[in-house]
Amino acid sequence: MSDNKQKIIYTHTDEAPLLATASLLPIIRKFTAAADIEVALSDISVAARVLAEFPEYLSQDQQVPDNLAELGRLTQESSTNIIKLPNISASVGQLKACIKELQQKGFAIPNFPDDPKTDEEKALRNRYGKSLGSSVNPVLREGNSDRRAPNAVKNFARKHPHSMGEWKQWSRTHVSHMHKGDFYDGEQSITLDQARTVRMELLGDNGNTTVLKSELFLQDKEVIDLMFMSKKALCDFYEEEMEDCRESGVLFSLHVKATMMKVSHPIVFGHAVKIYYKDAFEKHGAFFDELGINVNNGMASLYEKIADLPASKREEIERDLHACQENRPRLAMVDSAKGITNFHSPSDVIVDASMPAMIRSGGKMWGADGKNYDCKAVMPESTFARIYQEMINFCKWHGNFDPMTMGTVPNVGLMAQKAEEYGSHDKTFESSDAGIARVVDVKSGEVLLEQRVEKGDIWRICQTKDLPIQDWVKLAVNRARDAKTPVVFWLDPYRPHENELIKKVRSYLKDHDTSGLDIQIMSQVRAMRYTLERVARGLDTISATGNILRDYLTDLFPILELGTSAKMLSVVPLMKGGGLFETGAGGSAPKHVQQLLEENHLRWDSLGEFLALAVSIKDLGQKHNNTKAKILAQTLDTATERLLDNDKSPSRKVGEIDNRGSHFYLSLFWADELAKQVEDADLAAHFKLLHTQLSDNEHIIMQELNDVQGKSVDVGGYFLVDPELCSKIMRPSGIFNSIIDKTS
Ligand SMILES: NC(=O)C1=CN([C@@H]2O[C@H](COP(=O)(O)OP(=O)(O)OC[C@H]3O[C@@H](n4cnc5c(N)ncnc54)[C@H](OP(=O)(O)O)[C@@H]3O)[C@@H](O)[C@H]2O)C=CC1
Ligand SMILES: O=C(O)CCC(=O)C(=O)O
Ligand SMILES: [Mg+2]
Repeated sequence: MSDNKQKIIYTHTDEAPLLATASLLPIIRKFTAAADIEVALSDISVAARVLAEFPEYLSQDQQVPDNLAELGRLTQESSTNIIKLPNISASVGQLKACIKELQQKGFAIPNFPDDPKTDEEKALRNRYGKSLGSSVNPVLREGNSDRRAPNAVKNFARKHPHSMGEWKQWSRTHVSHMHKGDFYDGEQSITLDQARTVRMELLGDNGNTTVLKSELFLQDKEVIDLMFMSKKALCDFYEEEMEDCRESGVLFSLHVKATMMKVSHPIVFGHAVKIYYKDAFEKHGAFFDELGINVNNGMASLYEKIADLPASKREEIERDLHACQENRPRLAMVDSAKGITNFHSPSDVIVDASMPAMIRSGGKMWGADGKNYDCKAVMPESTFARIYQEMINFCKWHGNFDPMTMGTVPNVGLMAQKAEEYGSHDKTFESSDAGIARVVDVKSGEVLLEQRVEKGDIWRICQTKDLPIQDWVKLAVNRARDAKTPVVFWLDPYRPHENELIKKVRSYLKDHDTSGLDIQIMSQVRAMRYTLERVARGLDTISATGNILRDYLTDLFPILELGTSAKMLSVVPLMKGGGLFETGAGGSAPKHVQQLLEENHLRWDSLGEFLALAVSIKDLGQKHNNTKAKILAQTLDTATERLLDNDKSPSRKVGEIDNRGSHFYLSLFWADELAKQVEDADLAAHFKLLHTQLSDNEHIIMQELNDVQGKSVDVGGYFLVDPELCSKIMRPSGIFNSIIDKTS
């Protein structure tokens, strides 16, 4: 932002957070206007991103700007202040559903090419690829991550503990991962001695050299890793684990992160499906190829493609698929009532949230009969899977954690500038031939890294730039001092990449005053054990981790401690001085949308938005020395605490307070706190009036908000909602609206 206006950019995203925004944003604007802060809305929903990609297919009035690119640019400016709500990281199925909805609404965008063959189709597939998977967060995350449960939230959870399942010592639930042939097994890592331009190529055994990336610019002191996953080892692993699972009778469940690992994990997922239904794929594989079926997108896409076949052919295929199930283990279900299994879609079971949910419930997942069973949690890649087994071991021995007494585990995560695996998808390839995969210096021809791969193996390079590592170490030291809490860097010296990081962490720690601080480096399994021993004794420990463990741990501990990661404070201090304030650490809760549409009750808790808003306003207050903003931020935090103490968070049940009611109480308490403060008399007078109006009408407003519940509603779309309909549904109290919308 070149002008000096005090501005917050609030993101318009998808699903439940989008619905909540329709109710919350007018309230936020009412309050921030009093401190001369403008709150601009930036639409980065999956629908808006798709439309921004295809202007030439749209009429002028249908075209939309590329807001994500603009926000990405703004992350480089020190005055930037963005509140980022969770957004859909779309699977192929979700993207196709979004395209279909937009086409039905008169946007003449092209169909998604399932099986691109011509150059034109491939170019189209690449353009749509930009909206696939996790494509928003990596653009905005130009800083490292600081996620924690604020004291008020932690105290609330201690007073009002959520339910926890019971862990039995004889539980048969366990984690299975590969022991050889996975990314961990053969990883190589180096720190660059100078800036270099490299290419990635495959030297085929057949004599052909395929250049897969002709120019990749690497910085001095950057860490790069080369690793591969053997298709054969993966398929053998699945075969063994499925057989073990069938014999032992526990549920088979696969936990991947196909959204963020958007190239490798759909392939890893697809192999599991093909091994499970091996006989059917042997018999019908060629026909499936003809139909353009790609089970990397889940069984949902297979069923969709065979739906139009003549009944006899379709039934034959269905019979063959069912016959496979007879000889395979029972699958964990996503929705047992609708018969949706773990193999339905690769983005239905997302490891960061799915493993904690399973551990919270005592190691159980749903079977097809709607009952809970022990399970085999399959996470093929061993690198990080072992932390979950360590936690399971702990729970089996000690029982599940007690939210009333357990300590907290905040995280400082290395994620800036697409660090590590989560930034690797444009450098990940499924090998077309056997040969040598290598990274070569373009200028000198020097081979920096090389690995032998076979056809079908997945190979990739990951990058971690040096400045983000320095910033991460600084953030960890600052957090240790501010929170007076020990920090553990979860780094494994036996893993080449992490060994490079250990050298840097040791060196950069010397740049800071660490006197009196407890900072240790431990391998992941030891770090988990150490942290859990402390958690169980009510002690807090900051985890400083790489990007994947950041993702895993910031769902794992919050889900156990608070019941959901939506209640986390999630700050990304941007390296160029701006602030990105994420709301919570969780997703966009599609099930909540379903409940709203069926019952007009939105159980989405905007606590993450409240917490992010307070730090965002505080940041503006400090940067612009805006006293009113500082008061707004302080009072918002107190109002949020009151909201928790007075039990005004959304209930899950129709007819009770929902998201909209909790927004009313936030404004009531916030106005009250502003009216009561004595630092700024103008603000106090202004908000005294608002508070009186709100409190005088509390009963009738809550009545109006609750009366609309219980009936189905329509917001005019899923990916592209009708803003007027949405606003009407999310702001159903005429009196509340007139108080909020009054300009004064
Ligand atoms: N930062 C981001 O942008 C992120 C985006 N995602 C995206 O979100 C989508 C869904 O992700 P998934 O991991 O399946 O599920 P979610 O994290 O959206 O939700 C899992 C469950 O957590 C509970 N929950 C989450 N947020 C809230 C909240 N604010 N208030 C109350 N309860 C909450 C809900 O439980 P219950 O249903 O029992 O109420 C929900 O069903 C995907 O498209 C995914 O890619 C995921 C993670 C982060
Ligand atoms: O970007 C995404 O798809 C998910 C992000 C996420 O899960 C996280 O940052 O915790
Ligand atoms: Mg996550």
